[in-house]
Amino acid sequence: MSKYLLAIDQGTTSSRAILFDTKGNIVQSAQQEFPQIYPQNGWVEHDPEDLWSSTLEVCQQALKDIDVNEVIGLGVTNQRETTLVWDARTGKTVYNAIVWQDRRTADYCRGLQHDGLEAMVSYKTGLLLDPYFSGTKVRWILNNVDGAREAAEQGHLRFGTVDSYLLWRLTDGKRHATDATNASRTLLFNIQEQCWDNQLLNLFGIPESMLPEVLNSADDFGETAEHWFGKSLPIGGMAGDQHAAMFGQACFEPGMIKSTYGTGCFMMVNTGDEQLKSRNKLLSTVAYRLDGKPVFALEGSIFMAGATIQWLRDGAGFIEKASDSVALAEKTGKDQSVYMVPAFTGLGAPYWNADARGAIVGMTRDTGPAEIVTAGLQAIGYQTRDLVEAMKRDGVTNLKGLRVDGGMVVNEWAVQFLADILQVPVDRPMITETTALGVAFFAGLQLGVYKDIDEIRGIWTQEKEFAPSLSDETVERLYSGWLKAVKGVRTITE
Ligand SMILES: Nc1ncnc2c1ncn2[C@@H]1O[C@H](COP(=O)(O)OP(=O)(O)O)[C@@H](O)[C@H]1O
Ligand SMILES: O=P(O)(O)OC[C@H](O)CO
Repeated sequence: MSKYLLAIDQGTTSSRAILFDTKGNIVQSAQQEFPQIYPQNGWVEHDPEDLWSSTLEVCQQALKDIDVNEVIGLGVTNQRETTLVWDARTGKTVYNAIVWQDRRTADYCRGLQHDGLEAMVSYKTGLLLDPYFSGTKVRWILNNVDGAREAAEQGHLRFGTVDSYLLWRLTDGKRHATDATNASRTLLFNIQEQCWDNQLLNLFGIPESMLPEVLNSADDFGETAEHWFGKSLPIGGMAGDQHAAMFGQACFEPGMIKSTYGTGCFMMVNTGDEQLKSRNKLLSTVAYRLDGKPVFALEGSIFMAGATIQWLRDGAGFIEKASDSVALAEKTGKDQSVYMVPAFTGLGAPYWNADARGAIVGMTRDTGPAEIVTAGLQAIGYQTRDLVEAMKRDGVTNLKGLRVDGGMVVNEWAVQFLADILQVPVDRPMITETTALGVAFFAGLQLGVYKDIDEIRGIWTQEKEFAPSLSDETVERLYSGWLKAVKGVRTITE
């Protein structure tokens, strides 16, 4: 009897494959890093062959000791927005993958903002006019790669985010498709109408023939070619990584929030069938789409979460390993007056200030590494509170706790501070690989393993709840100190 679901998680720095049993337990996993390419200041690329070969190898490793007949099927989740263009005649990409972090189209985006187009683009897509998203990256490739525009206009080129590209490779060029969550990050997809938008395609000069078919997150994405894994496997799920994490955290009710703490932090709140329009620079996005029905979310991202701890370790040299931060924070205590604003690469949501830079404020003669490391951990809680406050201002009034995941949530001091500063319980699940788990759930729904999302809700298991423990007065005093520190940073750079 078939027992396993394979999840591919193609991320920014590594590719992973995780084999789950149908109860959501991890049976096998494999991971491989690949090189980052920085051709110029602000540019970030990946070699498409690295994305493909690392993905294929981790899948083969995860399946090594398994009878492939026991694998029910697979799902693909991915770093979002990263843009690839390839020639359908040869299957060859015409340029490297342009990564979501790449800023090369910043001037073009500023020009469009200057022309007053942001309101129209935001209204249709839920996004901001920012180089982060795929649309302006596709345009850059068509305008800068010799012969690309002509080939595109003759109908030979295909565009895809990483999910589409991997699907194309896995199916030997038989399928060119994406799911609604990935489409919702391109700046080309009208999230209200759930279709590619002609006005946006004309604005960016992108021929419609380049675009993938948009399917549900659980859908029939075709089958892998037989030669990759010794047998064709059905592909039943696809979703952007943060969306898959939300599904893996079983955040199915409006008001439920998931927050993933890795290098940065991505937070999403389920807003149900209502697509809220943010007035606070949060993104409005498709959380997931099942049977043609989109569920929406508001999203906020913080650039430096675990990366702050990396800086405290590698940049400042205050700690030898990330886990040393806990002993220092315990020594310092939560009620302290040193604040660190980790705007090393600007400030993300809800500020979106690219020019802001980091600061440590509130130091006294007895301040030392312990207080600064503590401030670094606390900054993650304060920034999360900024996002929650923005969500509330945007009309999300039914917030129901917070489910956390990502590599940083092993740090119990930081997670407890999160519960304290948000004044809501924070839940850590048994399986913190929620991104991969989420896409395994999508595949399982499509392939008949799970009847419906109620069955999946029953699989999600809490490992630990962190309850708020500080008084209202202390929380408000600490948080108002943070707001002053951020204001100072913004005043210097604005
Ligand atoms: N004990 C810890 N305390 C604080 N941060 C930690 C701890 N362990 C790992 N981290 C942070 O978690 C991050 C890695 O998480 P991960 O989810 O693997 O990130 P990503 O997927 O973005 O590469 C690193 O930035 C690291 O600094
Ligand atoms: O690959 P990750 O985990 O850094 O996630 C990248 C995000 O999807 C970018 O939007």
